Amino acid sequence: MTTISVRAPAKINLHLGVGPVREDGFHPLATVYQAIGMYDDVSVSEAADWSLAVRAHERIDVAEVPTDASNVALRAGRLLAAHHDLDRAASIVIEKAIPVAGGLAGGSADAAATLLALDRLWDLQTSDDDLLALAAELGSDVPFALVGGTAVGTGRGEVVSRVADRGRWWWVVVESDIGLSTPAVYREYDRMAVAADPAVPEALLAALADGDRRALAASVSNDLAAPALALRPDLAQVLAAGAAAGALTGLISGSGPTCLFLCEDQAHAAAVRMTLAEEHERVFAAAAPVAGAHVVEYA
Ligand SMILES: C[C@@](CO)(OP(=O)(O)O)[C@H](O)COP(=O)(O)OP(=O)(O)OC[C@H]1O[C@@H](n2ccc(N)nc2=O)[C@H](O)[C@@H]1O
Ligand SMILES: Nc1ncnc2c1ncn2[C@@H]1O[C@H](COP(=O)(O)OP(=O)(O)O)[C@@H](O)[C@H]1O
Repeated sequence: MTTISVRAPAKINLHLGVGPVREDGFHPLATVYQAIGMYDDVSVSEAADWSLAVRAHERIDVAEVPTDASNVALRAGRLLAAHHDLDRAASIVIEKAIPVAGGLAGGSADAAATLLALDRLWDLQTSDDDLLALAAELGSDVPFALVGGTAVGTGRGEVVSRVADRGRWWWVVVESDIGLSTPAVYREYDRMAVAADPAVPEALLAALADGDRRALAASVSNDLAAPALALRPDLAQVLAAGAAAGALTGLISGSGPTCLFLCEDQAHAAAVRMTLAEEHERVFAAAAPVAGAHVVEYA
């Protein structure tokens, strides 16, 4: 029996500009995604019926991940089969290291990984355009998980185009014990903010193209930070601790609650991580940008 394993990365938003809510309930975005070195692995193999198992890293509560038809990896598998008019099923195993409801798009990573893994398992040769369109049906962040690297996202976040990024960035990632619901954060944003048309700042794109850490630190921003902080005031202390530990800047990841700290280099990230680990349990250093979903094993 053939098993194919695909690895897909977590994402962060270096800029997250959010416009006024659309009629379909989604918000127009101008965002800059970056894929960071934290991954879920998805393995698929032939089976008569669909099945899903989740194995999680010890710091992740497996019970938070649905294993019924609502799991976005299963939705991805069924969508790909339907797209090709196939009456086929597969067994899917997710090895989770990306925290659940962390603002790091772990579910989207699983969906992207499943699309790619099943495309290879079934030798479907789905075009890139079709894979991206299927990914967009599954969730706004899923196309980026296929593309990886650093990219601008527009529309509701599903329209992605790569941008020049000459940096080797190091982030310290502080996870939270409890997740935050993305729709709840968007609702709080609607309540709090008078949104304008979002745009990606030129200064941020220039900082990425130049690989300039100080310039990047000065140009990151997140419109969902205020609503995330309103729902989780404790995150202000995490951001303050990162600043005190000497990070170049601190940022909430997407809709939160994960906090991110930009560092000078790997050694600086290790030092900032050590300091933050004195007070916080789940602190990691991650390099960026990294590749989108990619095959790691045929067995
Ligand atoms: C906020 C962001 C920033 O990248 O990521 P996370 O922090 O959740 O990882 C994304 O916009 C999350 O994208 P994703 O988690 O794929 O969202 P979807 O499944 O498409 O939508 C879930 C819900 O989020 C809200 N939503 C999502 C995207 C968008 N542009 N506007 C929205 O209002 C809607 O309430 C929607 O029903
Ligand atoms: N494969 C999956 N992994 C994680 N969560 C999933 C998955 N499939 C569905 N979900 C649901 O999606 C919600 C948000 O998932 P996740 O992608 O981890 O967070 P975020 O949107 O904050 O980046 C979870 O709380 C869970 O209920």
